[in-house]
Amino acid sequence: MTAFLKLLFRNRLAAMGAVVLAFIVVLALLTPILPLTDPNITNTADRFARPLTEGYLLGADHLGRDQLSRLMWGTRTSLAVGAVAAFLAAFFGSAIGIVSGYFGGRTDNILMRGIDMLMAFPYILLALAIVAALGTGLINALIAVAAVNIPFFARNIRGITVGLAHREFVDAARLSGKGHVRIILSEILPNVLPVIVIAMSTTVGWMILETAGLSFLGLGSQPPDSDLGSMLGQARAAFTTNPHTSIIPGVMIFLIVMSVNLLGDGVRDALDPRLRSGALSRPLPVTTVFKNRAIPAARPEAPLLDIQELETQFHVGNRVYQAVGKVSLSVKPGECLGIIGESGSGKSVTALSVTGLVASPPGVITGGAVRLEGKDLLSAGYETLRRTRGNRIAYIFQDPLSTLHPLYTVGDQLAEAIRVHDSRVSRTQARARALELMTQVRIPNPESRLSNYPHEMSGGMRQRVGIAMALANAPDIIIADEPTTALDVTVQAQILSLLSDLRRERGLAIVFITHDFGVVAQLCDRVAVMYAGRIVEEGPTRAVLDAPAHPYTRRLIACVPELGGGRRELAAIPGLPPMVDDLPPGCHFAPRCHKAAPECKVGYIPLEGPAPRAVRCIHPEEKLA
Ligand SMILES: Nc1ncnc2c1ncn2[C@@H]1O[C@H](COP(=O)(O)OP(=O)(O)OP(=O)(O)O)[C@@H](O)[C@H]1O
Repeated sequence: MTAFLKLLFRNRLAAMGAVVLAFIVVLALLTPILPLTDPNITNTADRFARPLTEGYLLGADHLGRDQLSRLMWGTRTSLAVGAVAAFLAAFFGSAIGIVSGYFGGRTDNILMRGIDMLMAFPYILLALAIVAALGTGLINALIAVAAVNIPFFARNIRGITVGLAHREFVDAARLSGKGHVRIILSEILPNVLPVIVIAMSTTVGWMILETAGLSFLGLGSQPPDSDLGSMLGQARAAFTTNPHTSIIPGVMIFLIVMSVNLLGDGVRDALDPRLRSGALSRPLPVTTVFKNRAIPAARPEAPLLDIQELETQFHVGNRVYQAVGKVSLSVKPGECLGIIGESGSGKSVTALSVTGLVASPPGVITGGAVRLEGKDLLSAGYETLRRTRGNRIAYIFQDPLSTLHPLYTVGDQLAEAIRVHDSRVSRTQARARALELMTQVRIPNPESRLSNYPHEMSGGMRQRVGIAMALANAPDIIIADEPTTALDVTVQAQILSLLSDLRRERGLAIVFITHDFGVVAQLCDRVAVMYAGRIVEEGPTRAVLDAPAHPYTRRLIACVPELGGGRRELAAIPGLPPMVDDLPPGCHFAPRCHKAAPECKVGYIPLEGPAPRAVRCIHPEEKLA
């Protein structure tokens, strides 16, 4: 709750809205005990008394009634009606939306066509028709306003429920024997509740305005009672001669609606974790790079890809997440470098930083250099990076279903990947090349598969399309981020051998990110082990696997079950990796390490050792000769 309030009040406009609204609500609540005159006592001698005249702080209306008192009572009524109408609309609209989206089929059809019919009328006409049918009066105006807003909630909530109704956790609840009502209450409702609250907070303002509109037309509150709308309506005739009678309720309506809307927007932003972290804000085309960062000098031998002391952070509010801390890696043509480490160790962020693909905000590259054949990509402009992405450095991601566009055929997507980097290639040529690529990645019946949509292919096939797309422009380097994690072992083996062949045939350099030591052993020449954003050990694959020097590497290897190795206890690593916004000094692994000594927990421990091996440890498991 405190975190929510902190976030809410960081938004200055929302804070302003909250203060103004709180002030108005407190005044409205205190109205019955404030020393105000009766709002309905008329005094024709004081008709249209000006504000600040004796006994009338805000003047009097056309019947000589005290404007201040009427304003306070009217505000109280308008606020109550707006809030109740919003609650009713949210309750009935959300119930219709949930039932419709959850059951689907005929239920959905009947309910939604009913909602469509409601939406087909201009809302004010519909409200007028409802009031005409029920009779004038504040309660009937409230019912009319709530009714015309039901479709807004029903449509919104139905859309979200449709997306949830077939998710695995709902299926799991069904399998566990829960009935529909329990599933709706325990699985669906908690997921849609934040959206209902957000929609309500942004619609209360409309409801107040709409009720005021009906009262203004004489259909809402009836004399002698009044709300802000009826005060405005009664003052209409005297607008030019005695404007204060209209301006005062008008300003109050403006203040209430503005403050409710500003607060509603703030609540929405603070409740949505994606908005909070910046994940929904539109990322820049290139990760922000600190201009005054430390840029290490280029190495004389200039490998194909040279990452030097790369530092990438996420700036979320006041917190700084150090996802990648001074990582240095290099790859030669035709070489395969494996990056291995626990989940969250910074492997993907390192890979995405290479071509500025880390979402910014909140990502920022704060240090280091990434050189492709000696030229620093981090200092390059957007055009250079755009030409490099997919053309010289290509990516294969873990889940091709989320990286392939669901509405285009794979053939079109492959052709697009080719033509985006070379507009001279005609459509027919691009299609022929797409066919060639599909054959190369060994997709059966490549010709007919070209016109498949991603959902029509199996996971392994989609992954091959991902590889074909990465190969489309004959890149020099492929960065493969756990491309085989979601695949079964036979498909995994096929894909690994495919990558291996491509490496041999084309001299392709591969950076292979994985959790799997088996994959590393099969494919990689060298391996770098990452922990909490740093490389803790690196060296030729065989040497590292045979004699791991860092206690973390050793324990990571010990976690891997061995086929045919007999029954043995799998040694899980105790504890959890540290939070990257609160990294311990010294060795980040020390709190989980059985060899940790006091000197491991202070200062900076360098990555060192006789090339090509290196380890970041004061007490390594193996002395590197
Ligand atoms: N938008 C973000 N805001 C804050 N922290 C983030 C964000 N994106 C990533 N991180 C943090 O950066 C760190 C590195 O994440 P990264 O995705 O590189 O891990 P990984 O090693 O690739 O993990 P996995 O194997 O699960 O893919 C993690 O601690 C993660 O929580």
